[in-house]
Amino acid sequence: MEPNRHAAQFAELIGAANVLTSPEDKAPYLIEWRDLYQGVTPMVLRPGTTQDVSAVMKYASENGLKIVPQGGNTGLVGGQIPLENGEEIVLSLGRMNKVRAVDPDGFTITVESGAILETLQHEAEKVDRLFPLSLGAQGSCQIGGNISTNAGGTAVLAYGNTRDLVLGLEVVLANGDIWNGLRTLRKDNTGYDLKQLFIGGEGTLGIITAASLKLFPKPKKLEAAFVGLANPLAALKLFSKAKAQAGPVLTGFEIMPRVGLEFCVSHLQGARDPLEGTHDWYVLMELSSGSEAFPVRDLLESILGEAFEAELVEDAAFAQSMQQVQDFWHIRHGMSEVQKEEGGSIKHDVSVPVASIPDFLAKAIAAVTEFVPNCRPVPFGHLGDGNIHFNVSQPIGADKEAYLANWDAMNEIVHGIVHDFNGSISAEHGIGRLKRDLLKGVKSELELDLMQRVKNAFDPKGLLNPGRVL
Ligand SMILES: O=C(O)CC[C@@H](O)C(=O)O
Ligand SMILES: [Zn+2]
Repeated sequence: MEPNRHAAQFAELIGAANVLTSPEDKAPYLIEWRDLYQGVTPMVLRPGTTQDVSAVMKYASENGLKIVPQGGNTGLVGGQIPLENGEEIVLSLGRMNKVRAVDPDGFTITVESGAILETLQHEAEKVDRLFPLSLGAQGSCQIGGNISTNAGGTAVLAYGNTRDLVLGLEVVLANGDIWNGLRTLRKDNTGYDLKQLFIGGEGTLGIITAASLKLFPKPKKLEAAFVGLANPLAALKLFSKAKAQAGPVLTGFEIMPRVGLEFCVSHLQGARDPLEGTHDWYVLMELSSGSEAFPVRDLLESILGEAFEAELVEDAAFAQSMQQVQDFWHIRHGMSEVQKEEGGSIKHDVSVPVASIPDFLAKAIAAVTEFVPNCRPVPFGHLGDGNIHFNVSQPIGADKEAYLANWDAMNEIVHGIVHDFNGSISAEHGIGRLKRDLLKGVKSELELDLMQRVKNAFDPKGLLNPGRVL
């Protein structure tokens, strides 16, 4: 590669100020927030329009340059970080953050891909609507990244994954062509649904530059409880009862172990234990309705009252204000980042059928504890979706590097158990660089071949996020 020549050409195309080449300017785009990857790149490009992205890709394609699209750089599988060989150019979508259209009557919004998720949530609120996608990184992640990784989060239970929220996409292809698929139709049964390939495509098939998304009624009543329980089986029984009685009004159901709550209380600003006594497990349960008239609080109290009678629940704190609802969610959303404060953490983003969660947890906790005595399992997350973040913190006082050397072997143990339950080794974070080698073990040859053929059709020169996913 001749970086200086290419940088000068890109400067002609998108403006010199949008071609970052100094180490200080590039640094934020090269660090992965969990410290798993440190990338190297000759330059970071910051296009401001779809035409800019198209011009960049046309030039890249003609010159065989590899491009790594990046949103808010909050991804959890390293897909957004360039390789250490310095041969990949980062294309950051952050400047493309305009809201193009809001249609409250049709319940849609169209935004550019660099829009921050939280901004999108606020734009929906302004017109008395809800954009439901919700996750810990919402203050910095970008919607293009959310779509490219088909992000999950804490609202999947009621509203589905990101895939379910997308109506249309605008995508720049590997050769610079612009595909305008920005439709807002609820029904469009005209052949292959191409947008589905880019959703969760992790930037390997095209660069998403804008999206039309679904909006929902804004909840008028919202209640939450922080519940203490003895074990995951009690949590499952509570989930099943709540889902049966509340149906779509059940909008959150997250499980956390005591050790995770303790990490939050120690390291997360503003977090305090909502309950007086201690419990081995906790559930954050949320009910909400778009109707003023729906007795949400009564329903929550009745579900938990009955669960208490049935000895499923040991104690519960009901949020008394919206601030308290947010305080409960602050604990849950902070649970990922606080694990960094406790030394090394080996991650597994897995799913199993919902009803298998208690058995899965029992087996996986026993197995990792046998493998690394005194390790601290912190399994938490989206019980209602069958998705557990089976993260395992190092033993207190252990050497971090030595502990992290167990990563692959521990993955193999946990993923083996996931396999026995017919689960998935990547429930919501994607494949990226982290799980690329594992994909071969969980997909059939036919599936891998079909995926490779799709990749070849969209990106014949292999320039878009190469080595991610496949
Ligand atoms: O830390 C993790 O592994 C999970 C991050 C995120 O998906 C969450 O649910 O908080
Ligand atoms: Zn999650």
